[in-house]
Amino acid sequence: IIPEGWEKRTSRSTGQNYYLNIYTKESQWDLPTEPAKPVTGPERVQCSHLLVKHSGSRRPSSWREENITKSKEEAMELIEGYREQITSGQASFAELASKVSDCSSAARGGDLGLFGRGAMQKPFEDAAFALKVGELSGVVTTDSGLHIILRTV
Ligand SMILES: N=C(N)NCCC[C@H](NC(=O)[C@@H]1CCC/C1=C\[C@H](COP(=O)(O)O)NC(=O)[C@@H](N)Cc1ccccc1)C(N)=O
Repeated sequence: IIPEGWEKRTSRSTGQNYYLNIYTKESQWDLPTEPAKPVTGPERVQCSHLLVKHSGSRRPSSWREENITKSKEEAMELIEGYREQITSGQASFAELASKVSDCSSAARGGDLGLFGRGAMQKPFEDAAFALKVGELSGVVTTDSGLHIILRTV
């Protein structure tokens, strides 16, 4: 029998059976001998973020722009371009966030400091706590606008 917390899968390429840890998503060929434990993830994380607000943001104003009128679609185009600049190495996260982020944390390169669950809006929290240290999120939507999140600690 398969211990608790593991699922039997079949490899698409080889047709061989393997076992998936439903908590860590790690997989292994051999039948597991121990049950898999639910992982709760880190208590607190430290992240930097780059926020692009739009006309539908809960507060369409920032240090950069008194009255933000761009559409959500335009904001999406912009933030995808910023993410590309970072992943291609053209700009550093902190440098770009300090220039273009619509959050007051821009003054600190986007750094939000350490936070636990319950501090940030849920979509932001879920994305942040799913990141590994050093990992950059995709575009995350909250009532504030569109974010890309870098987990630093
Ligand atoms: N460290 C905390 N606990 N500070 C309170 C966070 C409140 C939280 N904020 C959010 O979830 C989003 C994601 C990150 C930033 C943010 C929103 C806004 C910008 O959006 P807007 O509110 O105009 O819609 N920036 C902030 O809040 C800033 N004080 C974040 C910050 C800035 C400098 C230093 C530390 C933290 C919420 N529950 O609304």
